[in-house]
Amino acid sequence: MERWTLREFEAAARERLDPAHYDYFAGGAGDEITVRANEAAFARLGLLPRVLRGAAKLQTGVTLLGSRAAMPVLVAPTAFHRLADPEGERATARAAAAAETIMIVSMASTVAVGDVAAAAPGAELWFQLYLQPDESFTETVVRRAEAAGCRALVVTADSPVHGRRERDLRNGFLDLPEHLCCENMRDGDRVRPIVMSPELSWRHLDRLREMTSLPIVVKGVAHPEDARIALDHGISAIMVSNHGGRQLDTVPAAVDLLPDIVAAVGGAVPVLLDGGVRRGTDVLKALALGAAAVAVGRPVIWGLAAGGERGVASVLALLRAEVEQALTLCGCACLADLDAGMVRRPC
Ligand SMILES: Cc1cc2nc3c(=O)[nH]c(=O)nc-3n(C[C@H](O)[C@H](O)[C@H](O)COP(=O)(O)O)c2cc1C
Ligand SMILES: CC(C)CC(=O)C(=O)O
Repeated sequence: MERWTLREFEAAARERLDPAHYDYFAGGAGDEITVRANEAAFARLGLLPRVLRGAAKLQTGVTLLGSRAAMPVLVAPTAFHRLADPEGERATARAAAAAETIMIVSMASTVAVGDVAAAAPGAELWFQLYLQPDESFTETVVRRAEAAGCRALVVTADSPVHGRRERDLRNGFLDLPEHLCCENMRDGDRVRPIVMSPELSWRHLDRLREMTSLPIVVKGVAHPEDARIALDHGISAIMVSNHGGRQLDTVPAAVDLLPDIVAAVGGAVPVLLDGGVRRGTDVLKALALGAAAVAVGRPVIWGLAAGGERGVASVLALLRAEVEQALTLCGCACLADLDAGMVRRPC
């Protein structure tokens, strides 16, 4: 069946997935106020198109930290892809490579990052990291990501503890089924749990900076002051994110956080955003407000569950086609033609 919108992919995924797994992917923390806000905030913003600008030749490519993407839509790091498809992250990476975009491999992937890279030659991979209180194990994981050819590390900073995911509590979904595990966490003949620790601080990030020459992106920045502090710690990019509403509930929508963070960063490093991006027009709004690119989390999972590698490829192709069409309708030839004056905030 042909699917015309991301919503149709979600409906197909929901039909195929174990209901507890669907809830894990779809759900968020607490009352899921932030989950809903992320999408609703995009819907509330309007786009003001420009006309008759002779913008014939479209250009949607971006270069981020030395990695090239054919469109400003990246694959956000999401855990447990083998719950959605037996090929899991291998399938996602192949589809990202075919779409010529960057996949941020989760530390909680169910295929080891080296195997993901091997399955998708030519894929541009970044690696998402939860800094571990045991820094020698953090280093082990960093070396795995480097050896796999990942071109940046994305440190998730919004998770000093796990969010309160009430769907998971109700469903008793607390761990992966026995045949799956977080493959990057192997340590000899055991698999370590991913530790979330409130003790982590910028000092840990400084030590990561000394550990690797890869560019470091801080993911999960919501407060402009933290964006400023990140710059003092030699960060290469900032990712505005509320973790898709899965950590602290009632954090404002990601796109509503964006302008203040862009202002705080003042162009020093690229600002990325994820949370609630479901349409090409959402991508344009984020870029017009100063994001260098966006990332999508759940839409990729819906594609994977609905149709494996082909499903993810279709989701990414759909987003690219929507970006191109919306850009043309906005009278823009390239992403740099977008500016904040083209976004109408609600009165
Ligand atoms: C099922 C699921 C698993 C996730 N796993 C991770 C993860 O392992 N690491 C991480 O930094 N963020 C994780 N995230 C958050 C995403 O990277 C991203 O911030 C969020 O999904 C963006 O919102 P969206 O789903 O509305 O696009 C996860 C999100 C979902 C939905
Ligand atoms: C394994 C989890 C920590 C992955 C995650 O970040 C999430 O489910 O949002």
